[in-house]
Parts: sequence; structure tokens; C-alpha cells
Amino acid sequence: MAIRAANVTLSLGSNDAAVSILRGVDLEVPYDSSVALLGPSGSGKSSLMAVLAGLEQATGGTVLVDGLDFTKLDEDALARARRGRIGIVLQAFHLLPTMTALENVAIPMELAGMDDPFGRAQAELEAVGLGHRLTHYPSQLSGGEQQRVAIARAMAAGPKIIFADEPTGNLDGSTGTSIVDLLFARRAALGATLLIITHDPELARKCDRVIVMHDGHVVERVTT
Ligand SMILES: Nc1ncnc2c1ncn2[C@@H]1O[C@H](COP(=O)(O)OP(=O)(O)OP(=O)(O)O)[C@@H](O)[C@H]1O
Repeated sequence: MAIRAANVTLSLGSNDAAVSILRGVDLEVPYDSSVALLGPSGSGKSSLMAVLAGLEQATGGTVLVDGLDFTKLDEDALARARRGRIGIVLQAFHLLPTMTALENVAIPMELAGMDDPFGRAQAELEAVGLGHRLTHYPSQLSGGEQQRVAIARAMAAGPKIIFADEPTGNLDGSTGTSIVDLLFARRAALGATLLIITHDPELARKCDRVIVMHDGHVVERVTT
């Protein structure tokens, strides 16, 4: 299993002010599969993703990601565990404005000490259709192009698991559709697992499984 989570809880704040955000989530996600995470606003989708991606520590339960027990790792070890294993795409593209498209994709790999960061970055930008935009800065790119750079950044190190939180939320309909197609195509090419938060039932149907959350729980699991 790419992800195996059992009885995961997340509380934020302490004592009287504590808020229960995840209230015992169980989840199994096979390798090389796609999963849509649906549910009303505030149901805990982004919080669950943060825990599974190693960005936030669960308060309780077990979180096994690619065989690693994330609940046993401190922040530094989590950062190391994410490298080359996990790719993240968010609604806001979070590109660095002072870096070109190529640098935005290559520099994180260079900092992580990976081999040939610029060669890999160029290959991945070509794969997302941006071979002609390598030296453009984010401000010179359209929203859809910026999200392609963000996807290239998430994919370039060859992650086993890709997390995407409403990746089309800032894009118009047809641009959003092409971004989704691209995510699915790159996922398949890499043999990676994709977990995608969406409000779009049509997108959810494209995934192998659909998981519905409500009030910090998983309330429905559907295999499509
Ligand atoms: N840092 C925080 N401190 C306190 N409460 C928080 C914090 N982060 C999230 N929450 C609360 O946790 C609950 C779940 O939030 P989360 O963002 O995971 O939901 P979501 O399902 O992703 O919602 P949306 O679809 O609106 O993005 C919400 O009630 C939110 O207000």
C-alpha cells in the first residue's frame, strides 16, 4: 500500500481551546492508483492531506506512507522522507517570483543534492508542454502555465505519491480540464499514486476510488 492510515486523529490548540479536526480516519491507498477526496468545506480534507504528505504531525493513530511510519519521524526526518517520495500541488501555485520556470523546478532538487537537477527539470517541463517557457518568470506565464510549472516541480524528482489540493481552483474551466488531464497523464507515466482533493464529481469519477469526508471522518468509500 502507498498509504495505510489507521485511526488518525488531529487536534489543534490545547486543552479547553483544542479543536478536533480529524476524528479517527482509516484509509488504504494502493500503489499506482488515483483517489479523489471529496467532502464539504471544513470536513478535514486539506488537514488529512497535510498529515499524509508529512506536512503536519497527526495527534494520534498510525500513518504509514510508502512503508515509513510518519508518526515516528520528527520534522527534519519528515522533510527528508518527502524528498523524491512525495510531490505536492496546491491551488495557489507558490512559485518563487524571482526564479525562472526552470529554476523553480530545478533549485529544490539541487538543494536536496539530487543528480542533474537542471537536466531533470528541463525534461519534466518539456513533458508538461513548457519546453518553450524555460526562461520565463512566473509573472510572464498564464495561470495554467504557472500550474504546469508547479506540476513539473512536484513530478521532477519522480515521486511515488502526488498530493493535489484543488489544483484547478484558480483556473478557468478549459484550462482546468487540461491541467487535470496532464496530472493524470504524468501520474500514469510515473506509475505514481495520486490523491486529489476536489469539489468536482466529474473529476472524482476519473479516479479509481472516491473517498468522502464529513466532520473529520471518512463517511463513504467508492471504487469506481
Ligand atoms: N490551524 C488551524 N487552527 C484551527 N482550526 C483549523 C486549522 N486548520 C484548519 N482548521 C479547521 O479544521 C477544519 C478542517 O479544515 P480543512 O481545511 O482540513 O477542511 P477542508 O475539508 O479541506 O475544507 P475546504 O474544502 O474548505 O478547503 C475546519 O473547521 C477548519 O476551520
